[in-house]
Parts: sequence; C-alpha cells; structure tokens
Amino acid sequence: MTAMTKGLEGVVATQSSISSIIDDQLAYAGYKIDDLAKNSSFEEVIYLLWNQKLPTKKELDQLKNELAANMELPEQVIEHLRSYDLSTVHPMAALRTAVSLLGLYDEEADVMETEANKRKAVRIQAKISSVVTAFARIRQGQEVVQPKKDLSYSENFLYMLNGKEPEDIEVEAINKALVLHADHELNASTFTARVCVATLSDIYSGITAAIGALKGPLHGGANEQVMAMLTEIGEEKNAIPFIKDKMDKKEKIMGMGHRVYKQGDPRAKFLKEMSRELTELTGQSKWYNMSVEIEEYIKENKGLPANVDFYSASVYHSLGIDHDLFTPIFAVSRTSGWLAHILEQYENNRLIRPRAEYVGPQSQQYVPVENR
Ligand SMILES: CC(=O)SCCNC(=O)CCNC(=O)[C@H](O)C(C)(C)COP(=O)(O)OP(=O)(O)OC[C@H]1O[C@@H](n2cnc3c(N)ncnc32)[C@H](O)[C@@H]1OP(=O)(O)O
Ligand SMILES: O=C([O-])CC(=O)C(=O)O
Repeated sequence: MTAMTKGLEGVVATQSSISSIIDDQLAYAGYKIDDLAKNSSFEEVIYLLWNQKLPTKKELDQLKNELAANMELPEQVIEHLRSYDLSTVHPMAALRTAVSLLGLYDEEADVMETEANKRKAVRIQAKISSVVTAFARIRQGQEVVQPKKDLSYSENFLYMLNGKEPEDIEVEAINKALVLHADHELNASTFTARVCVATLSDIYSGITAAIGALKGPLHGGANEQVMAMLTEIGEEKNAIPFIKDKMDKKEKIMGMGHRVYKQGDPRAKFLKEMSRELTELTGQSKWYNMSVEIEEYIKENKGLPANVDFYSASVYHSLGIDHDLFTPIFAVSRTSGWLAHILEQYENNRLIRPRAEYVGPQSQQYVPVENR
C-alpha cells in the first residue's frame, strides 16, 4: 500500500479530458478559461465539456433548443417542493432531494446505455435551474414561472427566478458566472459524482451525491458564508478588525485559500471585476471595497489568495439574489461538469475503492455484554 495522504492532497486519482489545471491555469478541454469567460455562452461550454470540442452553429442551436424544451418540471416535483417546511429548508437540501425525485419521473433513469445517459444529461441540466427557481418562488408565495423556449439558459434562469425578462447586464453576469463555475477537474463534488457512478449506479444518484458534497462550506457552500461574513462586518471600517479577530481565533475566512491554487484562482479576477461594476451600479460599492480589503489583508498576512467563491458573493448579492441561493447557482453551473465527468466515468469505468490505513486498536479480546 502507498503512504496515506491526508485529504488525498496531490493524489492523481483518474485521467480525464474534460478540464485541466496546469501552472495555475484552468482550461476546459484545452480552451483557456479567460477566452471562454470573455466569449462563450454557458450552452457552448456545456457542449464543450460533454464533447470536448466547440460546437458548430447547428450543434449549438440544437443543444440550446433541447435544453429550453426540457426545462419544465413534472407537476409532482413542483407539488413536492410546495410540501416542504419552507421556513427552514435550505435550497441546497431542497435541490438535493428534488434531483433524486426527478429520477423517479424519468423512465430512462436506470437505462445504462450511452445514448440514454446523454439524453438524461440534457434533461437534468435543463431541469436543475427550474428546480432552483421554482423553489425560490414557492417559498416567497409566488407562482412558478414556466421557461420560455426562445430564451437562452441564463435568460431563462433569471426569468424563472424573477418573473420578468432580465436586463442585459444581469444576463451577462449570470452567463459569465455559469461559465466560470462549470468544471474544475477533480474537485470534491466531482470526485463524489465519479465515485458514486463508478459502482455503475445511475446518473441521478451521481448528481444527487455531488450536490450533497457541494453544499458544504469548505466547497460550494463558501459563497453563502462569504456574504454572511460581509453582512456581519457591515461597514468598511470594521473589515480588518473583524478579520484580525477571526484569525486570532484561528477561524477560517470563507472564500480564501484553495487546495490547488496557491498563487491565485484564475476565475476570481472575472468575478472581482463584475463585483466592482455591479456594486457600483447598485450604489453598494462597500461590499466590493470591503472584499478587496479582506483579500489584500489575507494575502499579505497568510499568503492565501481569494477563490472563486469570494467575489461571486457580492456579484449575486448585487443582482438581488437571496444569499442561500448562491450555492444552488453554483450547482446549476457545476451540473454541466458533473455530467461530463459521469459520462466519462461510464465510458472507461473501474470501481473507485482506495484503502485506509488502520490506526485503531488491534487484537482486542471480546467481552460479553454482561461482563463489561
Ligand atoms: C469552489 C471551492 O470549493 S473553492 C474553496 C471554497 N472554500 C472556502 O472558501 C473555505 C475556506 N477555505 C478553506 O477552508 C481551505 O482553504 C480549503 C478547504 C479551500 C483548502 O484547504 P486545504 O488545502 O485542505 O488547506 P488546509 O485547510 O489544510 O489549510 C492549510 C493552512 O492554511 C490555513 N487556511 C486555509 N484556508 C484558510 C482560510 N480560508 N482562512 C484562514 N486560514 C486558512 C489553515 O488554517 C492551515 O493553516 P495552518 O497550516 O497554520 O494550520
Ligand atoms: O477544485 C476545488 O477543490 C474547488 C474549486 O475551486 C471548484 O470546485 O471549483
């Protein structure tokens, strides 16, 4: 057996052609994230991740149409969302449950053939944003908004969330955020998805498991925590004393640090710029200013860079999105990467089953319960 590495740091656990992090640069199927963030639609990125090539116009149009055509949720799923205790259920828990439930209404859920899995990938990607937006509206006591077939994925997301067609700047921000969060090599939730389906379990189980992993605050859940921290800080003048105090108590600063990037997360600069623009536009620059102060302080004193979750918080806040929907938006985007990895895993599968180094007591003598 090889030596144990805590948290599997640095362990190469699979081969993949979907995304790469080389010299702190992220690329999807060889295309730099900088180029994709500037030029791509989310639908184009979905196609790229699933096929490892950019689509032709015809292929892109076909995927866009298929996604728009599959966004509507089964009525039973909407009814189920209505049945939750809406005052306490976290949207990530609702999403995790609803995706599992969607599998019950997909006749092909357990058909393990490649083409059926690709069809399910389209259906899951299409419906995931409808689940998030339906839940968000139901808990506000609002009607569920049905998607429009002529809108893009990002437009439909905002339309279904807010019940009105979005402004260009909102669409641009959401599209960029979806592109930037879509895939990230073997992060914890993607690894979870691959472990799950490597048992030859179904695609809905893989996505449900991945949502559970993304929910945690050390992973996707950090973006909500960043906004909670900024809200608690309240004013720019409080930022550094607050952070100093947290560091003295050895508490982690959410949105800072990364397992792989030690110099900087290449996605963060795009979110930082969006945060600057959007907070200025909404007259709420304090969120951006505070974030910059925290980023600089942590970099200087702890050598840690901001990760993708840090500035996404003030971006989504500026778009008027509820804070507990930040991680579900991450999930909507990352579903495209999870699905790509699940399809790749099925194509070249082997059970994922590492070993544990046993450190507990050995050679214990069994004592009957009445003598203990
Ligand atoms: C999309 C994403 O998932 S991006 C990550 C989102 N998560 C967060 O933002 C949560 C905050 N960040 C963290 O908890 C970590 O940086 C992680 C989980 C992202 C990476 O963790 P790891 O690679 O396991 O690093 P680990 O937690 O072992 O930290 C190493 C050292 O840096 C410190 N450190 C790491 N992150 C932070 C942080 N955010 N704030 C303060 N200190 C930190 C640790 O306390 C530790 O210090 P020590 O050696 O003095 O004990
Ligand atoms: O790769 C990671 O460990 C976390 C991350 O940044 C992501 O999933 O986008």
